[in-house]
Amino acid sequence: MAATETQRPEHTEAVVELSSVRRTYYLGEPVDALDGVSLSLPEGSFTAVMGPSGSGKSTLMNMIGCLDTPDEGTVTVNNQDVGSLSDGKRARLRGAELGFIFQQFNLLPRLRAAENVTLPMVFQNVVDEGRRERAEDLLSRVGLGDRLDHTPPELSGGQRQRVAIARALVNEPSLLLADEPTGNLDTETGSTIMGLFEELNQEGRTILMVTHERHIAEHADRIVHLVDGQIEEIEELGVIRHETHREPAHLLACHHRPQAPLHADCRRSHHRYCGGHRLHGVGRCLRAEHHPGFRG
Ligand SMILES: Nc1ncnc2c1ncn2[C@@H]1O[C@H](COP(=O)(O)OP(=O)(O)OP(=O)(O)O)[C@@H](O)[C@H]1O
Repeated sequence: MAATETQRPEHTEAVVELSSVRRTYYLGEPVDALDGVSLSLPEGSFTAVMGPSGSGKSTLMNMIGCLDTPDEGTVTVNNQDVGSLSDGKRARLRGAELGFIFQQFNLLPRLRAAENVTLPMVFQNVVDEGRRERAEDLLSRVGLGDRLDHTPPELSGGQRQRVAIARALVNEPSLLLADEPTGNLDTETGSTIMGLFEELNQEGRTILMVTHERHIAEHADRIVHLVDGQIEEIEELGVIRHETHREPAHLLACHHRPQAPLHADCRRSHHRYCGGHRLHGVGRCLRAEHHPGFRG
């Protein structure tokens, strides 16, 4: 029996909704790659998907990424029923609302970083004027302001993934879809990239990420565990993020000094960060300097 999703705050808009989605492949014995999956991705959420090989992760990503349609059930992206759209409209929805980040980066090797970033704007027919500035802004945003004219072979793996992230952001998508974004990176570079994902999520961006690595998945708010095409469990990681979860400041005070007033930075930014420093668990701030007098 597939687990149903836990209750989310009512007035959080869902960017994506899957309702009883089934996708069956008929190659020899029929295989239900997705077997009655219902899942909602609320605006501003950061969801990781884990599961053994063959559990349906790629099929789920393809479904949410508007590259495939369900045999049964519905998928809506920004309230548009993906299954009822023509191929052209689906492609336009994909280009406008979704930003993709891949394990292999998928950059064009002969194009400079800035040109790679502007490519989705070209496909969306955005006029030339302002494209370069937008690419420069985004590349600066991901820490590559000094690598605008480098081609992918002239960049490190982590830098290539940053270019890919900038490219994914260029059309201001409603959802970032990342498929094993750290799979080709060493542990340290992978952590840096996850730090960037957290920052983007803190800014309010909705992220869905497939990963095989537990420590990478733990950067999300919750982990969807897929087994045999079904959601076995949705593991909430206890990160407070939505305005709707806002509680009186004293309840969110530093874990180590529950009675202490909260640092001003802890009271904003969806309560997820204490001034740039990530809150651990339910509103725990481990940054001692934000809580004078605290001895850890
Ligand atoms: N195009 C296809 N034709 C036939 N069967 C398919 C097709 N794509 C996927 N499947 C089957 O659907 C099931 C789910 O596959 P999927 O690729 O979604 O799993 P996954 O969790 O992404 O696996 P992995 O971690 O190995 O990439 C598998 O049994 C797979 O063999």
